[in-house]
Order: sequence, then C-alpha cells, then structure tokens
Amino acid sequence: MKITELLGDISGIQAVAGQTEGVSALGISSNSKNLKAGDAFVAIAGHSADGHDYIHSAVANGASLVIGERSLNNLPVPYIQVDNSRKVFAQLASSFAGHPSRDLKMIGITGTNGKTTTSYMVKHILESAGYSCALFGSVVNTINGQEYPSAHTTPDPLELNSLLKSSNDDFVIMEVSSHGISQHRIEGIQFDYCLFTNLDHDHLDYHNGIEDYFYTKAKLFDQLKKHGKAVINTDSNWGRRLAEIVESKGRTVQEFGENESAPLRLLHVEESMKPSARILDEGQILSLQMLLPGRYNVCNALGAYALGKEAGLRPEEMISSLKRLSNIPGRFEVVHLPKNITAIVDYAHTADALSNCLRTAKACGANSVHHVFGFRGNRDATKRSEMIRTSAQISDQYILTLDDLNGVPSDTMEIELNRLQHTFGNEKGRVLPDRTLAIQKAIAEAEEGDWVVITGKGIEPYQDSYQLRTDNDKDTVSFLCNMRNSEEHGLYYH
Ligand SMILES: CC(=O)N[C@H]1[C@@H](OP(=O)(O)OP(=O)(O)OC[C@H]2O[C@@H](n3ccc(=O)[nH]c3=O)[C@H](O)[C@@H]2O)O[C@H](CO)[C@@H](O)[C@@H]1O[C@H](C)C(=O)N[C@@H](C)C(=O)N[C@H](CCC(=O)O)C(=O)O
Ligand SMILES: Nc1ncnc2c1ncn2[C@@H]1O[C@H](COP(=O)(O)OP(=O)(O)OP(=O)(O)O)[C@@H](O)[C@H]1O
Repeated sequence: MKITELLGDISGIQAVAGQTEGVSALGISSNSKNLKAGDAFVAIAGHSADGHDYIHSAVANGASLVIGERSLNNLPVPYIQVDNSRKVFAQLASSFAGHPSRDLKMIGITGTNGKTTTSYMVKHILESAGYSCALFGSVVNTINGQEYPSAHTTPDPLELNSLLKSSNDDFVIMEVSSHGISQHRIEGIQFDYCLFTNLDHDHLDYHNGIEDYFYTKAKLFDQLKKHGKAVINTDSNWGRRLAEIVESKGRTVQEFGENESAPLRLLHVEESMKPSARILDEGQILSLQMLLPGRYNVCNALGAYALGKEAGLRPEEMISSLKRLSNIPGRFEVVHLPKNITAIVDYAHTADALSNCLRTAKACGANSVHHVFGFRGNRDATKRSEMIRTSAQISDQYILTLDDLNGVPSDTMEIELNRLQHTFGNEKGRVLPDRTLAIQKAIAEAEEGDWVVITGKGIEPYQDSYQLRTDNDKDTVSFLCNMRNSEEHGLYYH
C-alpha cells in the first residue's frame, strides 16, 4: 500500500515527518520482532511494554515507515504521529485485508456472562437452518469448518482480519470482550447483528469502574451496519440503559428477557436437567424444551432465538433445533460418577455466574452441593469476596483451591485463599490448594445423590499450576471421566 493511500485510511493524524515520496508498506506489524522487511511498524504503548521503545529495532529489521503517538523526528524512515496507534493499527489491518467484514454477515455477542454459550446456540440454530458459520471466541476459532486454537476471546486486529478474509462462511459469529473493544481490536469491523447478555462485576482491574466497563461494552453497538439490528436482554438496568442508548441513535432494538416489558419474553421455566419453558413471542405462546440445564441457559437460548428471528429464521425451526443442543464445552458439563454422584464442570467466574450455577445444581435435584473453586491469578481481585460469599450461602460445602495462577506464585495465592476464607467465608468452607486433591476430596466426601460442582477453567488442557498429573488427565472433564473409569480411583468413593 502506498503511503498516500495509507494516510487516507487512518484517523487522528497529528504530523507526518520525513521523506514520504515513493514510500509504501507491504504489510503492518505492531511487534518489532515479527516485523517483515517492508512492513509499516505501529508503535503501541501497551500494558507491559511500550512499542515506542522498539522503533529503532523495527527500523533495523526493515520497517518502511513508522506510526506512533509520540512526537519524533530524525528517523531514517517516514514517521506518522497519530492520536491513537491501537485504533490506527486496527484500521490498517482492516484496509490491508480489504475490509472483509463489509461483505460478511457479522454477528457480535457481548456481555459479562453467556457470550460463549449464546454464540454456540446461535451457531447451532443457523447451522440447523443450513447456513455455515465461523465462530471466534474463548474456546476455539472455527472458520470454513476448520478449528484453530483461540488465544483471546476477541482476536487481535491482524489475526481477526486475516481470519475474516479467508472466511467463506454464511455468517461470522464473534464473542466481543470489553478488552477487545477498549483495545480497538474490532475497530473498522461492521456488524449486522449485535447482542447483549448481561453485565456483572468483572474486569474492574482493567476498567475504570463498572460505568466505564458498561460504556465500553455499549460501544460495540456503534459498529452496527446501517440496517444492523440490536438484540438486548433488558432484565437488568444495564440492559435497559443500553437499549435506550442504542434506540436514541436511531437503531432498532429487539428486547428479550423475563421482564414484563420485553416483547420476547420468558414466561415460565420448569427447571430440571432438561428444562422446559414457555415463551411469549408477538402474542403467541411457544414451548421450548432444552437439554442444557439452567434458567440462565434458557435465557441465553431466548437471546439466540431473538437474533435468529432478526436473521430471518423460522421460530418452529429454531425451537426444534434448540431442543437438540446437548453440550457446550466447559459450560455446565455433566460427568456421572459412581454412587449416583453427579459432577459438574462450569466456567462460572463471577458471583452472578456462580449463583446461577450452584442454584441450578440444587434445582436439578442435588441432595447436597460440594463446590470446588478458586480464582485466576492476575485478574480482578475485587470480585473474589462476593464469589466466596455466594458459595458460602448456596453450597453445602466448599473447598477453595488453586485455579489458573496466570503467573502468580502458588504460595502467594495460597495466602490469599486463606485470607479470603478467613474474612469472607464460613464454616462450610476450607482451603486445599492442591487442585487434584481438592476435587478428589470433594468426590470422596459426597454421598449418594450429591453433586460436586467444579467451577473455573475446566476444559483448557493447560493451566498454569493446574495440578492434574497424568497425560490422560488433560483437563477437568477428562480427569473426571478417567477417574470414573479407573479402578485405581475406587478409593475416592470410600
Ligand atoms: C492486558 C491486555 O489485554 N493486553 C493485551 C494487549 O497487550 P499490549 O498491547 O498491552 O502489549 P504489551 O505486551 O504491553 O506490548 C506493547 C507493544 O510493544 C510491542 N513490543 C514488545 C516487545 C518487543 O520486543 N517489541 C515490540 O514491538 C508489542 O508487540 C506491543 O505492540 O494487546 C495484545 C494484542 O492484542 C494482547 O495479546 C494482550 O493480551 C494479554 C496477553 C491478555 O491476557 N489479555 C486478556 C486480559 C484479554 O484480552 N482477555 C479478553 C477476554 C476477557 C474475558 O471476557 O474474560 C480477550 O478478549 O481475550
Ligand atoms: N446469561 C447468563 N447469566 C448469568 N450467568 C451465565 C449466563 N450464561 C452463562 N452464565 C454463567 O457464566 C459462565 C460462563 O459462561 P460463558 O462462557 O457462556 O460466558 P462468557 O461471557 O463467554 O465468559 P468468558 O468471556 O469469560 O468466557 C457459565 O459457565 C455460567 O455459569
């Protein structure tokens, strides 16, 4: 791309220094180490490093021009000073890929909880109707029917645009995280449909308070295409505020939820391992059967249904396909153990999600609920007290153990677990840092008809300091399955 074209594609230009005549960029990179000769280097002031410190190294590696936020002169290549280099990086990632999102049917799903679940549901109903779908999210990225590992819930702009460029799918479904929005990873992406699930206390180590978190999420809806549709769960004040904001910008909003003013409403849910529900849609009452437990999952399904309707799917078709969806990886996954003990692996990592998950176990008939959980290291520590209070209130016994340490030393986390239990826990709980032992203990202590609920990371094959010890025990679900099948684990059932 010639520098003149490039300058036309980016926003917030402050100054251009150096000789630009005849200069062009073959590609872009924000990493001095990965940069190929002839690429433009975009210097980003990040959270752990500052790309501006690597400008000379990028130039030495063959950068044809540099873009950054600082005022700089005397570089041997042209330097473009901009207001926001993350934004410009994403704008250029989209330009270099030929703005692929413009020609794709794009679906963006945001909210604190339920993004993965809802995106799997949307994919399922679209595929059941004969459409092919790409899916980018926390578990895996799927494109043209192939799966690729996912490093982030929302990929960085280069990866995102290159995935979009190669997609031949009828729809692209994206989980959109607040980190992704605030770091402009989705800048330049245009959406046909955007869906909001809910907002709960999370990521306040990153955002400047919950209002800031909310407004960051709300920005996604500014990226709707001209005739794009918003689908919003209005059960919370956050959802109602979002619907008002989006409507005030002249957009059509399809509201859904359990509240009386939602035109697409959940009327009644019969909770069980196979919940059934009645929904009200334009004066018609429909019945919905599901294989995924949890009232919140019925609500997620209603969101998927609302979005599917906006995309032109037939209600009866969606009801019938939702009836067949039986598993979402790591989300309320059930493993039946001997002695009629039920184990659940669930990715709840906020107080609201924990409450939903533990209450669902009770509503589905658990005699007693034995809860095993911990906290990801280096992530919002302010939500931990509420998570402990929630478990102390709902579960019958709980064990605090290590979850993915994410770089935090295990003894530091152990001290934190003891402090949290001492300050916020009750007599139902204790600390057992060794995760394998904690799971085994909870199962050994469970009686016939009890449930062992293990929350946090559960399907990820690797966790920093996750002490599942054999090759077969790759993740919590396979660990439980192996435990069930192995003679040697008989001792855990008394
Ligand atoms: C805190 C955070 O979100 N950081 C993200 C951010 O990193 P950063 O830009 O701040 O990078 P940095 O390491 O400080 O480096 C700054 C710049 O210097 C450059 N550099 C650095 C070294 C060098 O030798 N040369 C060089 O050029 C780097 O390439 C970079 O451009 O931008 C990177 C590129 O997009 C991300 O990979 C990275 O994600 C980190 C690893 C991360 O863990 N992020 C999590 C919190 C996250 O994004 N999570 C959400 C989901 C949250 C949820 O809902 O649960 C997600 O979407 O996945
Ligand atoms: N609609 C909902 N309301 C409240 N809690 C929910 C809802 N949907 C799912 N949950 C809970 O949140 C957990 C995480 O769900 P899911 O993975 O779908 O959310 P997510 O938004 O993708 O989270 P993350 O981005 O952190 O992966 C579930 O395992 C469940 O316990």
